This record gives sequence, structure tokens and C-alpha cells, in this order.
Amino acid sequence: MDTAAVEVTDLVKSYGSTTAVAGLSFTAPRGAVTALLGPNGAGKTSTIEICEGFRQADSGTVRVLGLDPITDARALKPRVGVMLQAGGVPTGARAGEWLRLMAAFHADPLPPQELMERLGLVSVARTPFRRLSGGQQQRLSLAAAVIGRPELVFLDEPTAGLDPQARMATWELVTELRTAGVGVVLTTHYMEEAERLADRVVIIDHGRVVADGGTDELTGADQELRFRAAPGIDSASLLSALPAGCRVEEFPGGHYVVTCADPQALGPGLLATVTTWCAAQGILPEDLRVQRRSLEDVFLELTGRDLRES
Ligand SMILES: Nc1ncnc2c1ncn2[C@@H]1O[C@H](COP(=O)(O)OP(=O)(O)OP(=O)(O)O)[C@@H](O)[C@H]1O
Repeated sequence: MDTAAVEVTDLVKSYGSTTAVAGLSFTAPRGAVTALLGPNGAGKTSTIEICEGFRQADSGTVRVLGLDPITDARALKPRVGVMLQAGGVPTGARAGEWLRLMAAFHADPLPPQELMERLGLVSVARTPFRRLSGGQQQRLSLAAAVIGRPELVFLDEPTAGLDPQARMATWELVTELRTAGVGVVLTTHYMEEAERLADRVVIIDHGRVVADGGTDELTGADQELRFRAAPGIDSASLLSALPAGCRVEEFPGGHYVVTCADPQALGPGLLATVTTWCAAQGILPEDLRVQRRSLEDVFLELTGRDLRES
């Protein structure tokens, strides 16, 4: 039981001339939620599908519960739950029947009715998969992935396109899985989802890991003051208005961060100083906020791009 839930080393996957995964390594522990976070096209789905045994890597190694996802697929099947982005349910299958069938494959399944109630699927229990809305299809796939009480679950963009209520129900289910000791590896491009759910975050960009660590570790404990303005404002002048021990950084252009060696200094007084300085310069600071770094900020600092806009 001392192996990781998932261990990926130097993974490479190309489709023709497109390199989707370019030497990617990470470890997902058991009994924890690990989020692969990155913009569209970063290589998250390719990575997770290789871990699920649905795709063959060009090179690198993948171990899932200590086993090979392709050659040990039979041994892994009852122990691993998979929620595919495309659903993975036959189009004619009725939601309730499909879930009961999935339950029948497992020795000690979760009660299908209870799962359907939790995920808001009772009213569509007799509806064929192809007639379900996108969000209902997604929730049915999620239910099918977890019904066998797996040790590990792979969730590919579990809440993409869901309404807020369904997203919340999904988050609650993931949190409960984790409390029950299930390892969860999920992909997402929603940083709120990663921040809210994940114990560990692996930030991926262009097929590579750009940051990897505990969520708190990546975001840091200290508050920062951030704002946006035109690129190239006079940072040295702003700095001279601030107490000793503060720093002003601009990266990428137009994004400003003020940090202080003494976190207590980042209070209302400092905020007033910054806004007064901006007013004197005729600068209207946008998105002015004092808070811990978000994963979005981490992505921006590492790539120079906005996670939402990339
Ligand atoms: N079957 C395929 N054939 C050709 N190119 C592919 C295929 N699957 C993925 N790609 C390309 O590989 C790159 C990585 O795609 P992938 O789906 O792994 O990323 P992703 O981070 O999951 O993105 P998304 O959130 O959009 O699914 C993209 O440029 C994508 O267009």
C-alpha cells in the first residue's frame, strides 16, 4: 500500500506533428485529490487517458496503484473509476438501467438510487443517454465512475458546462470520496475548482508541468496587493511612497504586485497609500485586491499568460 496512486515519469505523447505531452512527470498520492490544471490544449486529457489505459504513450512510464494501466488493465478495472469527457455510455442506454448494470459488476456498490438522487438524475432515470442534456450525461458518467467504490477515480473536466447547483453537487461528492480515502485525479481548467478541491495541484502548460505542489504551498500564506494598470507605470516612484521592506513588481506587463517583508504592513494604510499614489499619477487601478496569491496568479507569473484567456 505504500505506492502512490499514480506515478507518471517523463511522459511523451504526440499526434502527428502536435506534441500534446512533452516530458511530463508528477505523482498523485492515495486518499487525496490531485488536480491537473491548465488551459485548453495543455495536454491534460491526453495525460489522464494514458493513465486510464485508453491511450498508449510514445515514451515515459505510468504506474497506477503500482501497476501498468495497459498490461494490468484487468487487475485495475475493479479498483479504478473512470469518468470520460465524452461520457463513455452507450447512446441508447437508459440512465437508471445503466447505473444498475454498472452496480451489478461490483461486489459492494453504492446504492444506484441514492447516487441518482444526489446527482439530480431521478427524473431522467428512464431517459436514454443520447436524450440527456450535456450536464446530465456528465453526472451519469460521474455516477458510473464512483458506483463501484473504487480506490482511485479519474475525472476528466468533471464540471465543465455544469450549472452552479450541479457543480456544487459534484464538488461535494468529490470531497466525500476523498474523506472516504479514495484517491481522485481530476483535470480542470477552472482554478476555483482546483483551489477548492485539490490537496495537490499540477499546473500544466504546453504538455509540461510548470508547477507542482500542495495547494497552500503554491499559493503561499502571505497576502499580496495586486492591481492592473497600463504597462510601464513608474514602479520606483510607487515604491518610494511605500514603507521600507515592501517590493513592487510588474509581471507580465500591466500586472502589478506589492509584497511586504512584514505581512502586517499590508493593511488599510498601505492600500490607501497605493490608491493615493495612483490618484496623484492619474492612474485608475483595476482589479485592486489584497489577498493570498491564487492559482491564477501562479499561472500568470510562470507563463506570462492568463489561465482564463489562454
Ligand atoms: N486524437 C488527437 N489527434 C490529434 N490531436 C490531438 C488529439 N487529441 C488531442 N490532440 C491535440 O493535443 C493537444 C493536447 O490536447 P489535450 O486534449 O490532451 O489537452 P487538454 O489540456 O485536455 O485540453 P482540453 O481541456 O481542451 O481537452 C491539443 O493541441 C489537441 O488539439
